Amino acid sequence: MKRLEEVAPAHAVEPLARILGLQSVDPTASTTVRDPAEAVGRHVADSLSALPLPAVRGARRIADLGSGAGWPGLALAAALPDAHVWLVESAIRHCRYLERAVEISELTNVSVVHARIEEWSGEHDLVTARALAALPVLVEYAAPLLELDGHFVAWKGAVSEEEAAAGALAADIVGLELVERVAVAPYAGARDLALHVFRKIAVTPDRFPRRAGMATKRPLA
Ligand SMILES: C[S@@+](CC[C@H](N)C(=O)[O-])C[C@H]1O[C@@H](n2cnc3c(N)ncnc32)[C@H](O)[C@@H]1O
Repeated sequence: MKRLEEVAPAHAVEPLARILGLQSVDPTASTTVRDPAEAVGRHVADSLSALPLPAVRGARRIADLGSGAGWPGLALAAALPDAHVWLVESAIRHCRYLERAVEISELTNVSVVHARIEEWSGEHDLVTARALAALPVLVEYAAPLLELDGHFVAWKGAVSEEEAAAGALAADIVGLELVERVAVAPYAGARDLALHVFRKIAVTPDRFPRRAGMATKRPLA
């Protein structure tokens, strides 16, 4: 297993170590991976596998959707001190945990947002999501929150051809296009993980975001 120092930039090590410490003892942390040594790979390295992407490294306003225990948003905030990260989470219990994690980390570039994604607004140059929903739902969530030319990165496990095709159709409807799919292997034994990178190429139609719940109830494709 890798150490934090091997997967995170030097300035991010201390804040991330504090967060991993909290996550290992706080029962409200929304994860099954509590052992800090294992979490280095499963959460931190996985989150930071996107850092080589220029759209991520250069981002300044990042919205992390469905943050749960805070991954990838907290790791990106620690690694990118010039960026501000909004952690958007609808479950109040998870938001309270996230607030504790932000406080203990002493990161000053993170805000916890207690809201449903579809009911929140803002213009970002990067939107991220991990373990949240199928691609057609994700692109519908992300598009209204992006400025033109902004990017959406989805951390995904294996994606069926059907989901990929539906994701491309939905992306077209909301003004996004798939730029690349980057296979990643952030920890030993990682399988079928990839970053799906979309760019906003057209204005998202006014009818988005749809009413809360519609994206999952009646997906665009
Ligand atoms: C499976 S967890 C993933 C958490 C984290 N991104 C990770 O990879 O560890 C998904 C989270 O998204 C939140 N969520 C689901 N739908 C949401 C919505 N429409 N708006 C805001 N949060 C949502 C859930 O409450 C949950 O905490």
